Amino acid sequence: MPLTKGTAKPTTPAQPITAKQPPRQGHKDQLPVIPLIALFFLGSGAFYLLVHTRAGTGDSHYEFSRRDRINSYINIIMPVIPSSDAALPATERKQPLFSPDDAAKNHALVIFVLGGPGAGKGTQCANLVRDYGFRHLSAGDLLRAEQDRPGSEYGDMIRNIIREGQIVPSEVTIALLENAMQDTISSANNRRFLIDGFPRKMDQALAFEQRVVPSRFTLFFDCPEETMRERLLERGKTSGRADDNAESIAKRFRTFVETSMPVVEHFESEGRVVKVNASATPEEVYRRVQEQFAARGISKD
Ligand SMILES: Nc1ncnc2c1ncn2[C@@H]1O[C@H](COP(=O)(O)OP(=O)(O)OP(=O)(O)O)[C@@H](O)[C@H]1O
Ligand SMILES: O=c1ccn([C@@H]2O[C@H](COP(=O)(O)O)[C@@H](O)[C@H]2O)c(=O)[nH]1
Repeated sequence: MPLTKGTAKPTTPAQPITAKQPPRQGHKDQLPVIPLIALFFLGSGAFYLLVHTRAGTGDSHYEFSRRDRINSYINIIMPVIPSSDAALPATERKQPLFSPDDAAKNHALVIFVLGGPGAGKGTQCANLVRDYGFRHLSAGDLLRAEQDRPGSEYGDMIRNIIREGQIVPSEVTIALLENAMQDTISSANNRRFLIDGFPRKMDQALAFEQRVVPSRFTLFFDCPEETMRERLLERGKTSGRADDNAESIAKRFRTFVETSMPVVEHFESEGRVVKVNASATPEEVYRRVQEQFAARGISKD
C-alpha cells in the first residue's frame, strides 16, 4: 500500500493477537506512519532538487539512460570488472576487442592479406615482417598447428577440411587468431598484424570485424591460376603439405573463386582493397607493396 495521506489507514484486527496486547486505538496506530510520510516527501524533494540543479551541467549521472546508469553504477561499485567485455568468447561479445584507432589504448592495426593459393602471400608477409615490424599471423599455419596439437578436439576436423580445400568454421579460426593477437601484445607489445589467408568467407569477415577489430584494408595479391598452380606444385616437392598436390590444389582454387573472392569483392565495394599484381618476381611484387603502403601512411618502424 502506498504511504500517502489519503490512503494510509490504521488496521483494526477483528481479534486481539494475544491477551497481553493493549487494545489498539486509531490515533496511536497513525503515529509511526506520519514520520515515514514526512521522510518520504523530504527524500523525494531532495532527489528532485539534486536532479534539477545538476541537469544541463553535462556531468549529471541522472541524465543518462537507465542502462547507462546501471552500467556506470556497476563500474563504480565493482571496479574490478573490466569495462570492456574482453573476457567473453568472441561469439558473445557485443563490441570489438580492439580499436582500429591508433590513439586508443587498446588499439590494433590489422591488414588482411588475401589472394589465391600460391599467390605469394606468405613470401611477401615475410618481407613486411622484416622491414615493418608486423607480426605475421597465417590462419592456415595456426590451423595446422592446432590440428597437430596433442589433445586438440578439432584436430581431425581441421585435417579433413584442409585436405578437401574447404573452410574451417569461423569460430575456431577466429579464436586461434584472437589468442595469437593477445599473446603477441602481451609478450612483445606488438600491435601491428598481417592476417594472412583470412577471411576466406563472408561470415568470417563480418564476425572478425565486429568482434575482434575492423581491418585497416585488405592487401590482395592478384595472380593467374596457372601461375599459382605451377608455384604450388613446385612448393609441394618439399613443403610436406597435405594439400600441395594436384587434386587438393584444384579444390582449393574452386573454394577460392566461389567463397573467398566474394569477400574481396565486398571489401572492394567499400574501397578497402589494395590490389597488387603478384605475377612478377618476388622483388618486384614487394616493391609494389611498399609503394602502396607508403601511399597509405604505413611506415617502417
Ligand atoms: N613472385 C613470385 N614468383 C615466383 N615464385 C614465387 C613468388 N612468390 C612466391 N613464390 C613461390 O611460390 C610458392 C607459394 O608462395 P607462398 O607460399 O608465398 O604463397 P601463399 O599465397 O602464401 O600460398 P598459400 O595460400 O598456399 O599458403 C612458394 O614456393 C614461393 O617461394
Ligand atoms: O581462415 C582460414 C584459412 C585457412 N583455412 C584452411 O587452411 C588451408 C590452408 O590455408 P593456407 O592459407 O593456404 O595456408 C585452406 O585451404 C583451408 O582449408 C581455413 O579453413 N580457414
